Amino acid sequence: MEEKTSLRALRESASLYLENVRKCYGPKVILKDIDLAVKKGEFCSLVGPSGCGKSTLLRLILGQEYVTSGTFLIGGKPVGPPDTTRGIVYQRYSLFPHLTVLQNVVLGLNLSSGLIDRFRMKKQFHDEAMRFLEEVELADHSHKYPHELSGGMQQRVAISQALIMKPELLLMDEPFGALDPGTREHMQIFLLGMWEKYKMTVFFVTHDLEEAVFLGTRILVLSQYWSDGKTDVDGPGHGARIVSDYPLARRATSTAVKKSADFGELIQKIRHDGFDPEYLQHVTEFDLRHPDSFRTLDESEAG
Ligand SMILES: Nc1ncnc2c1ncn2[C@@H]1O[C@H](COP(=O)(O)OP(=O)(O)OP(=O)(O)O)[C@@H](O)[C@H]1O
Repeated sequence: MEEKTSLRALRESASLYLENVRKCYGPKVILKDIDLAVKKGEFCSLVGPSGCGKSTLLRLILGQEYVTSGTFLIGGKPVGPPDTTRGIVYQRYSLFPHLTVLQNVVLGLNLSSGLIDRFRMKKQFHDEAMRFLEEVELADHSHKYPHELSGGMQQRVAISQALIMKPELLLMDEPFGALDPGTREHMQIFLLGMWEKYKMTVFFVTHDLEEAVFLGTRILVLSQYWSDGKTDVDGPGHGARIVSDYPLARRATSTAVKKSADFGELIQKIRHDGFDPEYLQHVTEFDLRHPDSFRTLDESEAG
């Protein structure tokens, strides 16, 4: 009885609640047995091998696609089509190339209001967008077009564009994947600052395990490689599920934590949990330039 009540409370209060979710494209099972409750304000990093279904899960959360079966609630309600409660930032193409930085940031406010309000609130919307641009140190670039900005600057605009709508959930699909390592670390610290200030729930997809552990208060490993011996009714390798779920108590304030032993150990564990065991036989060390954040031995080394 008590269990039922707490489950109901969890369903209603969770920012995201998925129970026994399955997603198929025709006969192809992409996601299966997904059970997940994410509390408001959590920062979830989602990692997993290429093609396991991370972006598919993000599209489900965004409401661009629907689950094939199972329960999927956002803020206690069945997930609906995309709306302003969910913002998204992609690796590229989050910005409209023909709009200036300012127009890109103000766009959501304009689109979500009627014609009269848009006219009446013009100055207020402009000031609000400029306030965000000041916060991300881009006020001086408000008149520029996206192609005139560096990759890191473009992503700061994209984050402002999403945050100005005050989303409860910020979804991020490899947002820093195209940036050089220095800019990437800078953006990681920047994002943590924004998350602490705006207190939204973040769902962050990355191939970079180090980035996932550095940013997340929780690490979810999605994988089609199961190690618990459970029988897969769809046959081996059909459909990914969450194979590990690590809550992280500590909060990093500096990237120096990436060099600590605990940090390295957790990354090893995640790698072991979620990635192809055959591939892993040949893995010796990380190389963050590799899309899956680890390096395989070449033939001469493997011999
Ligand atoms: N619309 C679709 N129709 C059929 N199959 C699809 C569709 N969209 C995605 N898939 C398949 O679903 C699987 C998961 O794709 P998804 O892009 O979600 O994986 P991912 O983990 O985000 O990959 P990556 O890490 O490479 O970005 C892939 O096998 C992909 O080919």
